[in-house]
Amino acid sequence: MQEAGAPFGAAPPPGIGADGAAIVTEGLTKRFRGGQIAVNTLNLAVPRGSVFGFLGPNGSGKTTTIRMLLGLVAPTAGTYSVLGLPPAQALPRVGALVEGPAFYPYLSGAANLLRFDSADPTAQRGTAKRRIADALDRVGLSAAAGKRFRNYSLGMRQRLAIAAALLGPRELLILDEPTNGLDPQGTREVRALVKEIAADGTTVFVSSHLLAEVEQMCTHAAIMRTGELVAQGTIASLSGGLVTRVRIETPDAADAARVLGTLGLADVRAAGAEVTAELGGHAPERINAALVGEGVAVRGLAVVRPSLEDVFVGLTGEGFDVDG
Ligand SMILES: Nc1ncnc2c1ncn2[C@@H]1O[C@H](COP(=O)(O)OP(=O)(O)OP(=O)(O)O)[C@@H](O)[C@H]1O
Repeated sequence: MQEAGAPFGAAPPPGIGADGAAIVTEGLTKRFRGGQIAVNTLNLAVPRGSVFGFLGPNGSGKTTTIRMLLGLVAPTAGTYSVLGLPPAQALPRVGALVEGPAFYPYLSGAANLLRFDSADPTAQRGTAKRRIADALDRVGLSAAAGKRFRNYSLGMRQRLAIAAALLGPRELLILDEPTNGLDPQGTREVRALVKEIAADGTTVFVSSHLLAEVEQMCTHAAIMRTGELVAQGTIASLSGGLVTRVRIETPDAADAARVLGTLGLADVRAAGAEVTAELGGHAPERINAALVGEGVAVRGLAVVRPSLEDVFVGLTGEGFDVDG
């Protein structure tokens, strides 16, 4: 049996039924008029309580999937449930940021949220002030609530957009590329906010084309490529299938390779002033001690853990043609 959370492509992971999942899709497919398949038989299982990174290069079908989940685009085929319910029933408990809401530059953050809330026919008018104060507090904008939107930094603007998605009690927050277009400071603010929201118990489903971002921010990920799911699981399990290596920088490469072989490390490779091998169960400090004990001049020793990028390249044979 496959371990829960292990990478897989075609079937939902064992142990995540509709009850334990924030989102389940089965065979979800979108073919646009003109024949283009944007999303192809997608089987996704997003565990409750996760920060789930929906990762893929531009054009891989992330936005189309999110739009289907939110009922904005009708699937061509397939089924899905949200919070264990048919999507229409679940949507009031889901906050979403797909294309950022258009805010008025001359209004304050709080006044913008009030306008936004007034446009929601399901929102209760009587509780608007409290809900807005709560949402501003949750995204750390209470002190700037009265400040005009046009004076907000990029990060504050995006945090306000996330506040707009949090105006009701939400069990699931869906964010489409929330750090796109932000400066480094804004990106840091939004990543920290996503973690805080998740720590409060809200499941966060966040799309990104940045591998490093998903690795830093998420507990789980699904990797998309040209409309197809390549892998999904916990971040650890996704990269756990690949081998951690040790890399030694030394002018004595031949001696170092011999010592690593004697210690029992597998797949020892020497190239120039660098020697690498599979780490296996060996302790790096013991490797270092053995090398030094044998008179090898160790200039550097690093444990190289596989990244999501390695997973992507391993699964598809292609580079992930974007950078952070
Ligand atoms: N309304 C549409 N009509 C036809 N094709 C579309 C439509 N919307 C998206 N597509 C196509 O479907 C594919 C997937 O697009 P989608 O926007 O879902 O990808 P994405 O991963 O979100 O990328 P990005 O980050 O660039 O938005 C792309 O090839 C896109 O050109």
